[in-house]
Amino acid sequence: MRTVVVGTRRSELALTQTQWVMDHLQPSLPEGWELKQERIVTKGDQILHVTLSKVGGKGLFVKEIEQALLDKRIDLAVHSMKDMPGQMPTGLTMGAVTRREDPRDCLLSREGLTLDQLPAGARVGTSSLRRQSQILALRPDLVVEPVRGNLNTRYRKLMDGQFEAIVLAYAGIVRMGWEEKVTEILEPATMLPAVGQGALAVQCRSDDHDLLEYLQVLNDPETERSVTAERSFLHSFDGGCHLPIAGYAVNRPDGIHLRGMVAHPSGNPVLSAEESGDNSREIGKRLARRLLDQGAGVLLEEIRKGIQS
Ligand SMILES: NCc1[nH]cc(CCC(=O)O)c1CC(=O)O
Repeated sequence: MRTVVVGTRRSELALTQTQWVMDHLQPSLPEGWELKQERIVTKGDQILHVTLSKVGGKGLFVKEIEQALLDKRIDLAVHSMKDMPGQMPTGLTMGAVTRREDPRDCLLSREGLTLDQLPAGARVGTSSLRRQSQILALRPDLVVEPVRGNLNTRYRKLMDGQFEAIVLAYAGIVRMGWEEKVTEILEPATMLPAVGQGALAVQCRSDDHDLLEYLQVLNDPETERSVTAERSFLHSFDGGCHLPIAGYAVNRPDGIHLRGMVAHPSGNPVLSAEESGDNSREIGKRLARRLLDQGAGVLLEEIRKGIQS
């Protein structure tokens, strides 16, 4: 007999993701085990008036949930992979990486326009330097403005007229059932996705062997290989998560193919390269080295100074 407490943030997206994991785990749990949901309000959910990168970045959402796991207030947590910091605290582990949902980004425009069709000067809401740099590389005449808050809040701000368009992860849209709100799906060739985008990380304590065994049903080895390559690439640069860095890997019969990008927030320059092979971690590191050879290190140093000031 055991009650497994599943911690989740209370945003609609977080609740949907957590419910998906619970629904897929339930049938393979042994007799007498049950899952119980516990909602947690993180600091990142409360502080909405400042730029996220100034208060500790996306890691903020994850940290408090991790503390709850370490304190045994919860036993299991579900995170968007792209919000996961490179290092996990001692005592915690990623028990499963779920099969990746559509990794692409998409555009939601109030007037139903595509990125090409937006008029000069149109305001596009995104707080992601990765999205900003790629939008401006294509359309330097657009105005990118920050937008915070969960998906519902961002969509309301678009409809209120604060922006002509916003860019979101299509995976989140699918999980919310919002497909009909999307004006354009952006292909990786024009908008390379964030590292881990579309996958979920299922986290628990490293010594919870019984639970770890049952979590295996959720693990998708192909997604795990891709995401491992992408994360190895990202974490080869320090403080990667708030920087304009993108990475996207696909599994092909001849191995893993990883494409990476490092850009200036202005959209110029945009550096990109590809690597392929069989060892996810090695591919990630090789790709980072390639981009450093193209000048990514100097570019990122300039950007870090800009963020701090
Ligand atoms: N940065 C917030 C965030 N973290 C995960 C998703 C949803 C998509 C995913 O699982 O990658 C989103 C929203 C977005 O970027 O539009």
